[in-house]
Amino acid sequence: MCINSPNQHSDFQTLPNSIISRKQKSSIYYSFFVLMGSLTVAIPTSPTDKKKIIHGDDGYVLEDVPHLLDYIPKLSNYPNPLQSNPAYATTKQYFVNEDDSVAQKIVVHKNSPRSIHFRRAGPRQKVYFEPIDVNACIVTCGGLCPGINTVIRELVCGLHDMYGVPKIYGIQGGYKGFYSNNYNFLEPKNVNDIHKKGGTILGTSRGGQNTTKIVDNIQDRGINQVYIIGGDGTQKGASTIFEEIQRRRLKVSVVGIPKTIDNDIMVIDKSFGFDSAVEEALRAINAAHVEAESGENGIGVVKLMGRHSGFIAMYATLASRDVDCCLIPESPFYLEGKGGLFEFIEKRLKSNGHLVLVVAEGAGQDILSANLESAKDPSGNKLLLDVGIWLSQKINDYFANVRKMLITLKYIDPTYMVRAIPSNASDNVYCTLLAHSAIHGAMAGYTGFTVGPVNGRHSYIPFDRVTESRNKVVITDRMWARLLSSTNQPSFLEPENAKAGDIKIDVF
Ligand SMILES: Nc1ncnc2c1ncn2[C@@H]1O[C@H](COP(=O)(O)OP(=O)(O)OP(=O)(O)O)[C@@H](O)[C@H]1O
Ligand SMILES: O=P(O)(O)OC[C@H]1O[C@](O)(CO)[C@@H](O)[C@@H]1O
Ligand SMILES: [Mg+2]
Repeated sequence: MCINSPNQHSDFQTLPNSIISRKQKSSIYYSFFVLMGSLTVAIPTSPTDKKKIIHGDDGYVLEDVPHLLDYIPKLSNYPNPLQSNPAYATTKQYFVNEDDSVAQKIVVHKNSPRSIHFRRAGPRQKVYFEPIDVNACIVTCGGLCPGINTVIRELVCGLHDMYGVPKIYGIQGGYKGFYSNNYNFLEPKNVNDIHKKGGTILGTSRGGQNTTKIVDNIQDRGINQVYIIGGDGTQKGASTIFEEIQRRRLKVSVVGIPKTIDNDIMVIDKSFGFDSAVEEALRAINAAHVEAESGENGIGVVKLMGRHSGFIAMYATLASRDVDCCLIPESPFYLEGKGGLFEFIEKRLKSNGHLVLVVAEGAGQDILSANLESAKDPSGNKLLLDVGIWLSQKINDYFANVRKMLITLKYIDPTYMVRAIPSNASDNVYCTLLAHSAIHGAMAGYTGFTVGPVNGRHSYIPFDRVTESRNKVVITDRMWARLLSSTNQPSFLEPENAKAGDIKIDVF
């Protein structure tokens, strides 16, 4: 198969002139045309068609990421300095093959069509930046997550030690730091120990994303590599920054590094810090279990993060085995009547004497905030009402007033504790790989991408792929079925006998 990627830039020089000039003229928007009979490359034609698709033989499709050459055709390249780096020089095949790509779906059927592929991350033989000319900057946005400092550390040390980049700046306080704060100079010696601390040494914020002012600042300061660590909102912001940079035809690589405690970013296997957060959540669940076991009709309620996606709650429940019921935003529930939560709690108290309930912060918001106008945070995210307090109150009221039954309920809210800790060992290694993959991509001239593992292989993923929707727990998948079988909780999917007004079923 001939996979003639636009990233094998020398191949473009062998194409007929007419094709080269078409590519160069339409450098910002993409159009389809066929190369060498076996390969179709999609390059930009309109602002709404941003995809860069490469078709190969046998249904092969690569959803590629932009490259600086797409809009700056005459760029010099240089041998990758890793070739003479003592640590890497002896490694056989340290550089990835230009054609390497990663399939999005690895479970296939005999006759199913092939899935799309993403460009494999890793160092290339050629780079499009002289290390001495690189002016890199790092910014962190959105909520905290275990491992942000590790990513910052590895970006600084990786740029410095692998590529010899001398100028790396930290933007203070999120996106608005580009135009409202000074840049901090970062070097390996001042980030050496930061991976042992939670939070972000750069500070973070929500809101304040003014693309024009950010790009003006990037341009004025001569920044040419921008590393942006943040969640779904941040990646959308990174995408608009990239578009503006591309419109101005600046030689600046924009790289997104996905950070989300909620694990709500699409395509990637799992977000960094997630495992650390689940481990910390288990400590709260253990405490709730101890309290519940010791009280009369003891109930432990634990609220965990998860605005739209209940992954932390689901994995903590599965890991603990002490949880009797897990409520997540993706699975609507109701309180009263047959098949409702109260009935289940009473049965479990009668059979076991105690019960542990885990609730993700976004669960039940439809019941809580019905008819209420929701406030928003500075980024435009809906502010949630406290489902943990509400649920605890409802349970207490029901057993005291309706069932006249004594219960002992303890409510534990460890939400910020699970995200403020340093990352664990495996997350640290994951953060290191993410940072290195990001650096290799930027040095190789790629831009406008998010980096992350797809089926275990680090890949370069176009921004729109990770921002077009949210990763959510699929309650018709086997993982949720495993959870239901471990807790034996109701599925809350048969609401016909429940009290009217307490039910809202979403269609998935
Ligand atoms: N659609 C958007 N376009 C441009 N910028 C955005 C967009 N959505 C959010 N941002 C900006 O991205 C930054 C972070 O967004 P947000 O507060 O939603 O956190 P996040 O990156 O999604 O992280 P978290 O995992 O904590 O939700 C903010 O500065 C916000 O203004
Ligand atoms: O209080 P903050 O910092 O806005 O963060 C709260 C939100 O951040 C997240 O951790 C990530 O989006 C959510 O789970 C949570 O609702
Ligand atoms: Mg978000």
